[in-house]
Amino acid sequence: MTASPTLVLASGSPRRLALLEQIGIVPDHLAPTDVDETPMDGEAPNRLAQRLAQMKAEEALERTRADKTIGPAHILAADTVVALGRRVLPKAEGIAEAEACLSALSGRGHRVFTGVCLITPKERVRLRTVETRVKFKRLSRAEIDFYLASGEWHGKAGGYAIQGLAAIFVSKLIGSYTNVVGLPLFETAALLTGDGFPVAQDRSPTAPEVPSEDAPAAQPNPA
Ligand SMILES: Cc1cn([C@H]2C[C@H](O)[C@@H](COP(=O)(O)OP(=O)(O)OP(=O)(O)O)O2)c(=O)[nH]c1=O
Repeated sequence: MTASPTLVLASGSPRRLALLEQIGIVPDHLAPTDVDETPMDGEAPNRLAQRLAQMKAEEALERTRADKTIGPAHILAADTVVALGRRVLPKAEGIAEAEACLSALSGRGHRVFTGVCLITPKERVRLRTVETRVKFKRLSRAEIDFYLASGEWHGKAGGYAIQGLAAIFVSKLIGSYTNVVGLPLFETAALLTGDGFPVAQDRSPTAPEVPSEDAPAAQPNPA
């Protein structure tokens, strides 16, 4: 009987955890990171998303190596960037920043890139960057004020969250929806299965025959 592989999610984002849970994956450990997300001069948005995803995974790898209780693990990290042309919009931390993002996005198309990095138990680095095109309707002053009052923009790339109220601003989306929320599930599943990590299969060696819908959700441990 082979042991169930270990998964470390290098993220403090509740969205990423929820997206993984949506496809039946509960990480064994959470390792939120604290990398400098400032773009380099002239860095293209897709390159930025990929570089930051890799930095997050590598920081979590260092921590995992230092934690003798974990052992070799799959380490998964992601970074989401909202871009207007080559311009990277900030992760809105204040209301003025959020307002500037919404005004810039109003009536225009933009691109959302999520870089995904998987470091395998043999410490091989696998990367994918996924692009989604999103178009916003033209926003009225009242719509912007309504959205700012919701606070949903806080900590979100480009100052909006498509999974909440901002859904009513999206007139068109081409590509992966889950990529915009923070983790493209199709591509993430492909990365994991490509390295032998079971997706859409039971991971536990002695699983109950019939999973109960009432069973409490498993909780990952902080790494
Ligand atoms: C555009 C958009 C972004 N976001 C979120 C996803 C990310 O959490 C965030 C972008 O910031 P990230 O730096 O990608 O992630 P994070 O700092 O929240 O989490 P961590 O680095 O610990 O994994 O914006 C949404 O939730 N919905 C959206 O529609």
